[in-house]
Amino acid sequence: MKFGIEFVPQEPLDKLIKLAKLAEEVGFEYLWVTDHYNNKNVYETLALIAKETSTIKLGPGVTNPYVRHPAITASAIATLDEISDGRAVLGMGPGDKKTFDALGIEWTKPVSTIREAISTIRTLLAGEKTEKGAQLTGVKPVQEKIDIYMGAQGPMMLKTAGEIADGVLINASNPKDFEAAIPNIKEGAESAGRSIEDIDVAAYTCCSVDEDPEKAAGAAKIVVAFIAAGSPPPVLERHGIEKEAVDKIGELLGKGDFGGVSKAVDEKMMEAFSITGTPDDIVSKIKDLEKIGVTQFVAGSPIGPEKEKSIKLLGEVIESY
Ligand SMILES: C[C@H](OP(=O)(O)OC[C@@H](O)[C@@H](O)[C@@H](O)Cn1c2nc(=O)[nH]c(=O)c-2cc2ccc(O)cc21)C(=O)N[C@@H](CCC(=O)N[C@@H](CCC(=O)O)C(=O)O)C(=O)O
Repeated sequence: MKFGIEFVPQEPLDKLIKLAKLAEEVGFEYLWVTDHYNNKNVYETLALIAKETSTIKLGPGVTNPYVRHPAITASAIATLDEISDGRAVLGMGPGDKKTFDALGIEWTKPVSTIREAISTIRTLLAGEKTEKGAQLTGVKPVQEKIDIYMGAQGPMMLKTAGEIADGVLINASNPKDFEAAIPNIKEGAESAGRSIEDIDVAAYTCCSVDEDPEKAAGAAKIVVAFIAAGSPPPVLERHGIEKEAVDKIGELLGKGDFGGVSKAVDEKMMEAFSITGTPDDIVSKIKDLEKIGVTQFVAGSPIGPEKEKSIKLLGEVIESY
Protein backbone atom coordinates (compact mmCIF):
# COMPACT_ATOMS: atom_id res chain seq x y z
CA MET A 1 0.00 0.00 0.00
CA LYS A 2 1.35 3.47 -0.87
CA PHE A 3 0.53 6.35 1.46
CA GLY A 4 -0.39 9.87 0.35
CA ILE A 5 -1.57 12.98 2.13
CA GLU A 6 -3.75 15.87 0.98
CA PHE A 7 -3.13 19.52 1.80
CA VAL A 8 -5.70 22.23 1.13
CA PRO A 9 -3.64 25.45 0.70
CA GLN A 10 -5.71 27.77 2.82
CA GLU A 11 -3.54 28.11 5.93
CA PRO A 12 -0.31 30.13 6.36
CA LEU A 13 2.27 28.71 3.96
CA ASP A 14 5.01 28.39 6.57
CA LYS A 15 2.69 26.17 8.64
CA LEU A 16 1.78 24.12 5.58
CA ILE A 17 5.45 23.60 4.64
CA LYS A 18 6.23 22.48 8.22
CA LEU A 19 3.43 19.90 7.98
CA ALA A 20 4.63 18.80 4.54
CA LYS A 21 8.16 18.22 5.85
CA LEU A 22 6.70 16.23 8.76
CA ALA A 23 4.63 14.15 6.34
CA GLU A 24 7.79 13.27 4.43
CA GLU A 25 9.64 12.48 7.67
CA VAL A 26 6.97 10.06 8.92
CA GLY A 27 6.98 8.14 5.64
CA PHE A 28 4.34 9.50 3.26
CA GLU A 29 5.26 8.84 -0.39
CA TYR A 30 2.80 11.21 -2.10
CA LEU A 31 1.70 14.75 -1.27
CA TRP A 32 -1.36 16.11 -3.11
CA VAL A 33 -2.29 19.80 -3.02
CA THR A 34 -5.88 20.66 -3.92
CA ASP A 35 -6.59 23.28 -6.57
CA HIS A 36 -9.46 25.66 -5.93
CA TYR A 37 -9.35 29.26 -7.24
CA ASN A 38 -10.40 30.66 -3.86
CA ASN A 39 -7.40 29.13 -2.02
CA LYS A 40 -3.66 29.81 -2.31
CA ASN A 41 -2.20 29.02 -5.72
CA VAL A 42 -1.48 25.31 -6.11
CA TYR A 43 1.80 25.63 -8.04
CA GLU A 44 3.40 28.28 -5.84
CA THR A 45 2.49 26.14 -2.83
CA LEU A 46 3.97 23.02 -4.46
CA ALA A 47 7.14 24.85 -5.46
CA LEU A 48 7.78 25.97 -1.88
CA ILE A 49 7.14 22.45 -0.55
CA ALA A 50 9.39 20.98 -3.24
CA LYS A 51 12.27 23.21 -2.14
CA GLU A 52 11.84 22.08 1.49
CA THR A 53 11.51 18.34 0.86
CA SER A 54 13.66 15.75 -0.89
CA THR A 55 11.90 12.42 -1.36
CA ILE A 56 8.12 12.83 -1.32
CA LYS A 57 6.38 12.89 -4.74
CA LEU A 58 4.11 15.90 -5.07
CA GLY A 59 1.59 17.52 -7.37
CA PRO A 60 -1.87 19.02 -7.79
CA GLY A 61 -4.61 16.74 -6.48
CA VAL A 62 -6.37 17.75 -8.65
CA THR A 63 -6.23 20.59 -11.13
CA ASN A 64 -8.53 20.82 -14.17
CA PRO A 65 -8.32 21.78 -17.86
CA TYR A 66 -10.87 24.58 -17.59
CA VAL A 67 -9.18 27.15 -15.33
CA ARG A 68 -5.79 26.63 -16.98
CA HIS A 69 -5.05 25.66 -20.59
CA PRO A 70 -3.33 22.22 -20.71
CA ALA A 71 -0.18 23.85 -22.11
CA ILE A 72 0.05 26.05 -19.00
CA THR A 73 -0.37 22.95 -16.85
CA ALA A 74 2.34 21.16 -18.85
CA SER A 75 4.75 24.06 -18.31
CA ALA A 76 3.85 24.25 -14.60
CA ILE A 77 4.29 20.52 -13.92
CA ALA A 78 7.55 20.39 -15.92
CA THR A 79 8.82 23.35 -13.88
CA LEU A 80 7.77 21.60 -10.63
CA ASP A 81 9.65 18.53 -11.82
CA GLU A 82 12.80 20.63 -12.24
CA ILE A 83 12.35 22.32 -8.83
CA SER A 84 11.73 18.96 -7.10
CA ASP A 85 14.48 17.16 -9.02
CA GLY A 86 12.13 14.65 -10.61
CA ARG A 87 9.34 14.18 -8.00
CA ALA A 88 6.39 15.82 -9.80
CA VAL A 89 3.11 13.96 -10.31
CA LEU A 90 0.01 15.45 -11.92
CA GLY A 91 -3.58 15.00 -10.79
CA MET A 92 -6.22 16.13 -13.31
CA GLY A 93 -9.97 16.19 -12.69
CA PRO A 94 -13.03 17.70 -14.41
CA GLY A 95 -13.44 20.37 -11.72
CA ASP A 96 -16.85 21.24 -10.35
CA LYS A 97 -19.85 23.12 -11.70
CA LYS A 98 -20.13 25.53 -8.72
CA THR A 99 -16.61 26.78 -9.36
CA PHE A 100 -17.11 27.24 -13.09
CA ASP A 101 -20.44 29.02 -12.56
CA ALA A 102 -18.71 31.43 -10.17
CA LEU A 103 -15.96 32.05 -12.72
CA GLY A 104 -18.28 32.24 -15.70
CA ILE A 105 -16.53 29.31 -17.36
CA GLU A 106 -18.59 27.05 -19.62
CA TRP A 107 -18.25 23.49 -18.35
CA THR A 108 -18.83 21.24 -21.34
CA LYS A 109 -18.02 17.65 -22.20
CA PRO A 110 -15.80 16.96 -19.17
CA VAL A 111 -14.81 13.45 -20.21
CA SER A 112 -13.59 14.37 -23.69
CA THR A 113 -12.06 17.58 -22.37
CA ILE A 114 -9.98 15.66 -19.84
CA ARG A 115 -8.96 13.10 -22.46
CA GLU A 116 -7.77 15.81 -24.87
CA ALA A 117 -6.04 17.72 -22.08
CA ILE A 118 -4.04 14.69 -20.94
CA SER A 119 -3.03 13.91 -24.52
CA THR A 120 -1.87 17.52 -25.08
CA ILE A 121 0.06 17.53 -21.79
CA ARG A 122 1.80 14.26 -22.61
CA THR A 123 2.77 15.57 -26.07
CA LEU A 124 4.21 18.75 -24.60
CA LEU A 125 6.04 17.00 -21.74
CA ALA A 126 7.68 14.75 -24.31
CA GLY A 127 9.05 17.91 -25.96
CA GLU A 128 6.89 17.35 -29.03
CA LYS A 129 4.69 19.82 -30.94
CA THR A 130 0.89 19.75 -30.75
CA GLU A 131 -1.21 19.83 -33.94
CA LYS A 132 -1.65 23.58 -33.48
CA GLY A 133 2.12 24.06 -33.11
CA ALA A 134 2.50 24.51 -29.33
CA GLN A 135 5.79 23.24 -27.89
CA LEU A 136 7.69 23.54 -24.58
CA THR A 137 11.11 24.93 -25.55
CA GLY A 138 12.37 26.55 -22.34
CA VAL A 139 11.51 23.83 -19.80
CA LYS A 140 12.14 20.09 -19.81
CA PRO A 141 10.96 17.64 -17.13
CA VAL A 142 13.63 15.74 -15.19
CA GLN A 143 11.59 12.52 -15.27
CA GLU A 144 11.35 10.54 -18.48
CA LYS A 145 7.58 10.40 -17.87
CA ILE A 146 5.54 12.32 -15.29
CA ASP A 147 2.68 10.16 -14.00
CA ILE A 148 -0.77 11.59 -14.62
CA TYR A 149 -3.59 10.62 -12.25
CA MET A 150 -7.26 11.42 -12.79
CA GLY A 151 -9.67 12.58 -10.10
CA ALA A 152 -12.78 10.60 -10.94
CA GLN A 153 -16.05 9.38 -9.47
CA GLY A 154 -18.54 8.96 -12.33
CA PRO A 155 -18.53 5.70 -14.37
CA MET A 156 -17.49 7.37 -17.63
CA MET A 157 -14.67 9.28 -15.96
CA LEU A 158 -13.51 6.11 -14.19
CA LYS A 159 -13.49 4.11 -17.42
CA THR A 160 -11.53 6.90 -19.13
CA ALA A 161 -9.06 6.87 -16.26
CA GLY A 162 -8.66 3.12 -16.77
CA GLU A 163 -7.94 3.73 -20.44
CA ILE A 164 -5.43 6.58 -20.22
CA ALA A 165 -4.28 7.45 -16.68
CA ASP A 166 -1.38 6.17 -14.56
CA GLY A 167 -3.54 6.44 -11.46
CA VAL A 168 -7.00 7.40 -10.23
CA LEU A 169 -7.76 9.54 -7.20
CA ILE A 170 -11.24 8.53 -6.04
CA ASN A 171 -12.81 10.92 -3.53
CA ALA A 172 -14.32 8.23 -1.31
CA SER A 173 -13.67 6.49 2.00
CA ASN A 174 -16.03 3.50 2.15
CA PRO A 175 -15.35 0.04 0.61
CA LYS A 176 -18.77 0.10 -1.10
CA ASP A 177 -17.66 3.02 -3.29
CA PHE A 178 -14.54 1.18 -4.43
CA GLU A 179 -16.54 -1.98 -5.12
CA ALA A 180 -18.59 0.19 -7.48
CA ALA A 181 -15.65 2.15 -8.96
CA ILE A 182 -12.96 -0.45 -9.59
CA PRO A 183 -14.89 -2.53 -12.19
CA ASN A 184 -15.28 0.68 -14.27
CA ILE A 185 -11.53 1.35 -14.11
CA LYS A 186 -10.85 -2.30 -14.98
CA GLU A 187 -13.24 -2.13 -17.96
CA GLY A 188 -11.56 1.02 -19.25
CA ALA A 189 -8.08 -0.43 -18.80
CA GLU A 190 -8.93 -3.66 -20.60
CA SER A 191 -10.63 -1.78 -23.47
CA ALA A 192 -7.26 -0.08 -24.02
CA GLY A 193 -5.27 -3.32 -23.80
CA ARG A 194 -4.10 -2.44 -20.28
CA SER A 195 -4.58 -4.17 -16.95
CA ILE A 196 -5.93 -2.73 -13.67
CA GLU A 197 -2.53 -3.65 -12.21
CA ASP A 198 -1.02 -0.87 -14.38
CA ILE A 199 -3.05 1.70 -12.46
CA ASP A 200 -2.51 3.13 -8.98
CA VAL A 201 -6.02 3.12 -7.45
CA ALA A 202 -5.96 5.78 -4.74
CA ALA A 203 -8.58 6.16 -2.02
CA TYR A 204 -8.67 9.94 -1.57
CA THR A 205 -10.40 9.82 1.78
CA CYS A 206 -11.81 12.15 4.39
CA CYS A 207 -9.54 11.03 7.21
CA SER A 208 -9.32 11.99 10.86
CA VAL A 209 -7.07 10.27 13.36
CA ASP A 210 -6.55 10.84 17.10
CA GLU A 211 -5.93 8.70 20.19
CA ASP A 212 -9.47 9.73 21.20
CA PRO A 213 -11.84 8.29 18.56
CA GLU A 214 -14.65 10.69 19.55
CA LYS A 215 -12.34 13.68 19.00
CA ALA A 216 -11.25 12.21 15.65
CA ALA A 217 -14.87 11.78 14.53
CA GLY A 218 -15.82 15.25 15.72
CA ALA A 219 -13.12 16.84 13.55
CA ALA A 220 -14.46 15.15 10.41
CA LYS A 221 -18.15 16.07 10.79
CA ILE A 222 -18.13 19.29 8.78
CA VAL A 223 -16.13 17.71 5.92
CA VAL A 224 -18.55 14.77 5.89
CA ALA A 225 -21.44 17.22 5.76
CA PHE A 226 -20.03 18.88 2.62
CA ILE A 227 -19.38 15.49 1.01
CA ALA A 228 -22.90 14.27 1.83
CA ALA A 229 -24.46 17.50 0.56
CA GLY A 230 -22.50 17.18 -2.71
CA SER A 231 -23.12 13.46 -3.26
CA PRO A 232 -25.30 12.42 -6.21
CA PRO A 233 -28.44 10.32 -5.43
CA PRO A 234 -26.88 6.96 -6.51
CA VAL A 235 -24.13 7.40 -3.90
CA LEU A 236 -26.64 8.28 -1.16
CA GLU A 237 -28.72 5.21 -2.09
CA ARG A 238 -25.61 2.99 -2.02
CA HIS A 239 -25.13 4.01 1.63
CA GLY A 240 -28.82 3.98 2.59
CA ILE A 241 -28.79 7.70 3.33
CA GLU A 242 -32.10 9.58 3.07
CA LYS A 243 -32.13 12.53 0.66
CA GLU A 244 -34.21 14.52 3.19
CA ALA A 245 -31.49 14.15 5.83
CA VAL A 246 -28.91 15.43 3.35
CA ASP A 247 -31.15 18.28 2.16
CA LYS A 248 -31.45 19.39 5.80
CA ILE A 249 -27.64 19.46 6.06
CA GLY A 250 -27.45 21.46 2.84
CA GLU A 251 -29.79 24.05 4.34
CA LEU A 252 -27.80 24.27 7.59
CA LEU A 253 -24.54 24.62 5.62
CA GLY A 254 -26.17 27.36 3.54
CA LYS A 255 -27.03 29.22 6.76
CA GLY A 256 -23.54 28.64 8.17
CA ASP A 257 -25.08 26.85 11.15
CA PHE A 258 -22.12 24.55 11.75
CA GLY A 259 -23.31 23.63 15.24
CA GLY A 260 -26.55 22.40 13.71
CA VAL A 261 -24.60 20.64 10.95
CA SER A 262 -22.47 18.68 13.42
CA LYS A 263 -25.63 17.48 15.18
CA ALA A 264 -27.31 16.56 11.88
CA VAL A 265 -24.40 14.45 10.57
CA ASP A 266 -25.29 10.92 11.68
CA GLU A 267 -23.36 7.66 12.13
CA LYS A 268 -24.38 6.37 8.70
CA MET A 269 -22.95 9.45 6.98
CA MET A 270 -19.73 9.21 9.00
CA GLU A 271 -19.39 5.54 8.02
CA ALA A 272 -20.14 6.33 4.38
CA PHE A 273 -17.94 9.36 3.86
CA SER A 274 -14.99 9.20 6.26
CA ILE A 275 -12.32 7.10 7.88
CA THR A 276 -11.87 8.19 11.50
CA GLY A 277 -10.56 6.78 14.75
CA THR A 278 -7.36 5.67 16.48
CA PRO A 279 -4.32 4.52 14.48
CA ASP A 280 -5.48 0.90 14.96
CA ASP A 281 -8.96 1.78 13.65
CA ILE A 282 -7.39 3.39 10.61
CA VAL A 283 -5.12 0.39 9.90
CA SER A 284 -8.07 -2.02 9.85
CA LYS A 285 -10.09 0.26 7.55
CA ILE A 286 -7.15 0.59 5.15
CA LYS A 287 -6.81 -3.20 5.07
CA ASP A 288 -10.49 -3.41 4.05
CA LEU A 289 -9.78 -1.03 1.19
CA GLU A 290 -6.68 -2.95 0.14
CA LYS A 291 -8.70 -6.18 -0.06
CA ILE A 292 -10.89 -4.53 -2.70
CA GLY A 293 -7.95 -3.34 -4.81
CA VAL A 294 -6.99 0.08 -3.45
CA THR A 295 -3.23 0.60 -3.86
CA GLN A 296 -2.76 4.08 -2.40
CA PHE A 297 -4.35 5.45 0.78
CA VAL A 298 -4.55 9.26 0.75
CA ALA A 299 -5.16 10.86 4.14
CA GLY A 300 -7.42 13.71 3.08
CA SER A 301 -8.89 16.62 5.06
CA PRO A 302 -9.22 17.16 7.95
CA ILE A 303 -6.38 14.61 8.72
CA GLY A 304 -7.28 15.07 12.42
CA PRO A 305 -8.29 17.46 15.19
CA GLU A 306 -4.65 18.56 15.61
CA LYS A 307 -2.88 18.18 12.25
CA GLU A 308 0.70 17.88 13.50
CA LYS A 309 -0.20 15.22 16.09
CA SER A 310 -2.40 13.39 13.56
CA ILE A 311 0.37 13.28 10.94
CA LYS A 312 2.67 11.71 13.55
CA LEU A 313 -0.05 9.17 14.41
CA LEU A 314 -0.46 8.40 10.70
CA GLY A 315 3.29 7.83 10.68
CA GLU A 316 2.62 5.03 13.20
CA VAL A 317 -0.02 3.67 10.81
CA ILE A 318 2.48 3.66 7.95
CA GLU A 319 5.15 2.04 10.09
CA SER A 320 2.84 -0.69 11.36
CA TYR A 321 1.43 -1.42 7.89
C1 LIG B 1 -17.96 15.32 -14.66
C2 LIG B 1 -18.26 14.31 -13.63
O1 LIG B 1 -17.10 13.49 -13.44
P1 LIG B 1 -16.73 12.98 -11.96
O2 LIG B 1 -15.59 12.09 -12.01
O3 LIG B 1 -17.95 12.48 -11.28
O4 LIG B 1 -16.27 14.36 -11.29
C3 LIG B 1 -16.43 14.55 -9.93
C4 LIG B 1 -15.10 14.98 -9.35
O5 LIG B 1 -14.14 13.97 -9.60
C5 LIG B 1 -14.62 16.28 -9.94
O6 LIG B 1 -15.52 17.31 -9.61
C6 LIG B 1 -13.21 16.61 -9.38
O7 LIG B 1 -12.68 17.71 -10.08
C7 LIG B 1 -13.32 16.91 -7.90
N1 LIG B 1 -11.97 17.05 -7.25
C8 LIG B 1 -11.40 18.29 -7.16
N2 LIG B 1 -11.96 19.32 -7.83
C9 LIG B 1 -11.38 20.56 -7.78
O8 LIG B 1 -11.88 21.48 -8.40
N3 LIG B 1 -10.24 20.78 -7.06
C10 LIG B 1 -9.63 19.78 -6.37
O9 LIG B 1 -8.59 20.02 -5.77
C11 LIG B 1 -10.20 18.46 -6.41
C12 LIG B 1 -9.63 17.38 -5.77
C13 LIG B 1 -10.13 16.09 -6.00
C14 LIG B 1 -9.46 14.96 -5.52
C15 LIG B 1 -9.94 13.70 -5.81
C16 LIG B 1 -11.11 13.54 -6.56
O10 LIG B 1 -11.58 12.32 -6.85
C17 LIG B 1 -11.81 14.65 -7.03
C18 LIG B 1 -11.33 15.94 -6.76
C19 LIG B 1 -19.42 13.44 -14.09
O11 LIG B 1 -20.56 13.84 -13.96
N4 LIG B 1 -19.10 12.34 -14.73
C20 LIG B 1 -20.15 11.45 -15.24
C21 LIG B 1 -20.82 12.00 -16.48
C22 LIG B 1 -19.78 12.35 -17.54
C23 LIG B 1 -20.36 13.32 -18.53
O12 LIG B 1 -20.41 14.48 -18.23
N5 LIG B 1 -20.80 12.83 -19.70
C24 LIG B 1 -21.31 13.78 -20.68
C25 LIG B 1 -20.19 14.34 -21.54
C26 LIG B 1 -19.34 13.25 -22.17
C27 LIG B 1 -17.99 13.85 -22.58
O13 LIG B 1 -17.47 14.60 -21.75
O14 LIG B 1 -17.53 13.56 -23.66
C28 LIG B 1 -22.30 13.07 -21.52
O15 LIG B 1 -22.52 11.91 -21.27
O16 LIG B 1 -22.85 13.79 -22.37
C29 LIG B 1 -19.47 10.11 -15.52
O17 LIG B 1 -18.24 10.03 -15.40
O18 LIG B 1 -20.20 9.15 -15.80
